[in-house]
Parts: sequence; structure tokens; C-alpha cells
Amino acid sequence: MIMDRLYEAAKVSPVCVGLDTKPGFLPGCLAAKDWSMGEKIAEFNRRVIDATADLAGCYKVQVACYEAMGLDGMCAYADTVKYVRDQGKIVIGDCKRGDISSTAEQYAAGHFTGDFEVDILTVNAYMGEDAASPYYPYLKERDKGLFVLLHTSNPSARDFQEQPMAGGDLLYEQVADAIAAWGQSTIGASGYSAVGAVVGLTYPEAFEALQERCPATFFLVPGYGAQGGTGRDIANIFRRSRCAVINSSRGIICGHQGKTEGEDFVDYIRGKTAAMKEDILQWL
Ligand SMILES: O=C(O)c1cc(=O)[nH]c(=O)n1[C@@H]1O[C@H](COP(=O)(O)O)[C@@H](O)[C@H]1O
Repeated sequence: MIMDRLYEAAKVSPVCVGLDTKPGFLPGCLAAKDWSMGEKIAEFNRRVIDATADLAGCYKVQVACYEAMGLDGMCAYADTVKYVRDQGKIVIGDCKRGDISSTAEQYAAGHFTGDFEVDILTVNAYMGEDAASPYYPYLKERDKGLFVLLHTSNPSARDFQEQPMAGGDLLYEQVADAIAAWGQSTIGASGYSAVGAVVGLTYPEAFEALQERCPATFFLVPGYGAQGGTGRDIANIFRRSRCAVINSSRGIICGHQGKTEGEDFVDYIRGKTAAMKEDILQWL
């Protein structure tokens, strides 16, 4: 089961390297190549993956960065997710899809099979369960997983997600219970279900309460680094349970900026990945 694999990988390293690769992040040595932008970005990603594979628990590829470049960018996306899987590593497609069921069925087919096949997909289920259920058949039949948006990392997360509901719970607390229920029939040997949740590291108190409330939910936790989260923010949770992977994108893949334009750019990116792993594990 995919969350069992992710849990085992995360015990070795909870670092999720975020491949939110934008043209401005390329070092001069790649930017100068006589290739399409998509080809340069795919090569950058391959080199980052090669340089960090022994330090990273998994990778997350943010589709927006590739969609913004049109067909050339989507070829880079396809190349990148395939390359991660070919290395035997787990890849999360960060697409945050959410739509009525007949459309969600198409998103599920598009991201769990074919050119864009990933292991785990981020989905937005604030439309309700029928925005998530079309993905369920793939969880058991193709060993796929979901990370459902729960309490996001952005400052405006409070606008709606923290609104009180009739029974006294906040909206995101009700969503947490729903995510736990949706995953109930897919709980694997590690005790986690194939339906995980996204919780921002920028709200550590909410995260601690959610972990206690949902012990069978595995978490994708963005917000480390560029958004201000640190290893200390996850320490209390990781002392109880290794129930999460922590994503950093800009904080890792921009590690070379201002330092080098040369082929050694990967050394800086590797250094950032190692430092993040150490920063998280030092508290355990
Ligand atoms: O689903 C996500 O990964 C996500 C959810 C969330 O609440 N906040 C959040 O930042 N993300 C994603 O995590 C990544 C964070 O990037 P950095 O801030 O550069 O580390 C981006 O790909 C975001 O789209």
C-alpha cells in the first residue's frame, strides 16, 4: 500500500523535495542551453533528483509551474514524474483537483494512469465527498493515494477553514473527520489509510490537534522554509508519531541562487536538502 511505502520512506527521511521549478530558478549553465524551456526544466529536475535521492523521502511536483509553460511545460511534468518513479521514489502530483464526480473521474484517470501518472495526488474536497470518491477505485486497484486539503498553509486559510460549524467544531475539524472516514477501508499495515491530508506547518497547534484526532491519517505538510516553518514546529508531533512528510520547494531548489551559475548548482541544492533533514531530525 502506497502510504505504507511512504511511511517507511519518511522514517528514513521526512523531507519531500518540491519540484516547483520555474524558468527563473535555472542556473546559467542550463539557462544557456539551446533547448526548449521545458527540456531545460526537465534536465534541472533530473539533476536535482539524482543529487538528492538518498536524502529525500519523496518528491512533490507542482503542476501549475508546468501548466504555465503550455505543452512544453507539460512534457517536462510528464518527464519529471516518470523519472522520479523510475528511480524507485514516490512522487506526489500537486494538482489540487476538485470538481463534480463526472469531471473528477477524468482527473483521476489523467493523473493515476498514462503520461501524468503519479503515486499520490493532492485533491480539494471542499466540494464534498463526490469530489473525492471518483479517485477511490484507484486506491485499491492501482495502489494510489490521496492528500486531501485539510488546513492549508496560507494566511487566508482562516477565512473559511476555521469557521465554527453548528455542532461547535470548526469547518476543518469536520473535514478532518470526513477524511478519516473516507480512508477507513484502506488502512494498511502501518496503520495509515490511503487517504491522507494536507496541513500547513504554519499552523503547528492545529496540526498537533489534528494528529491526535486522526491517528490513521498520514499528512503532507507544506510550509517549511520559504513560508516560515521550521523543524521545531514538527518536533512535538514527530516525537509521538512519524506521520508526515514535510515539503519544501523554493527553500531547496533555489539553494544555488546567488551562489553559482555553474554545474555545481546541485551541490547547493543537496546541501539545503541535507540541512532540512537534519533540522527536522535533531529534535527526535
Ligand atoms: O498542497 C500543497 O502542497 C500545498 C498546500 C498548502 O496548504 N500550502 C502549500 O504551500 N502547498 C504547496 O506546497 C508548495 C510550497 O512551496 P514553498 O513555499 O516554495 O516551499 C507549493 O507547491 C504549494 O502549492
